[in-house]
Amino acid sequence: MRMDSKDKRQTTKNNRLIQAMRHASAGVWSVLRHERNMRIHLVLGIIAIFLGIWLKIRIQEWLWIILAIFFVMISEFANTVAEALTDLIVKNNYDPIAKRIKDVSAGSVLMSAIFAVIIGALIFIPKIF
Ligand SMILES: Nc1ncnc2c1ncn2[C@@H]1O[C@H](COP(=O)(O)OP(=O)(O)OP(=O)(O)O)[C@@H](O)[C@H]1O
Repeated sequence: MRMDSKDKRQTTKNNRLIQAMRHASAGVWSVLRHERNMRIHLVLGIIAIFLGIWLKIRIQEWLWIILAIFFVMISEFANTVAEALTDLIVKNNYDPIAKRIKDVSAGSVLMSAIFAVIIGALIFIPKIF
């Protein structure tokens, strides 16, 4: 069944690229609005960009910083998906598998944040001191 792009209860494929982009942007906005950790990652990412501009880092260094910023954010998106799917399945019931899914997913965000801290330290610390 075809649905109008303005239909809020659409469950069919996006017919046009602009429609797909609109839904994807709504997804990004929803994570930014509802996930406190994502806002923290965003603020830290913006600080890293300002530091990079201030310390005049080289293009190779920018590539690592940008990779680290996107890596952390994409991990947070994946974590949000895992949490939402888990909640959709188990609702509010305690389930040891749900716990494992959420803990492992949060662990992937932690690993990506550690990666970002290492990259930031390797690039910024020698330039600051
Ligand atoms: N349905 C459940 N069954 C068992 N354990 C759960 C369940 N829901 C959450 N938990 C446990 O509670 C912890 C916190 O759950 P929550 O859904 O708030 O994740 P969070 O990582 O704190 O979320 P956010 O990323 O939004 O801060 C999970 O890491 C998990 O250990």
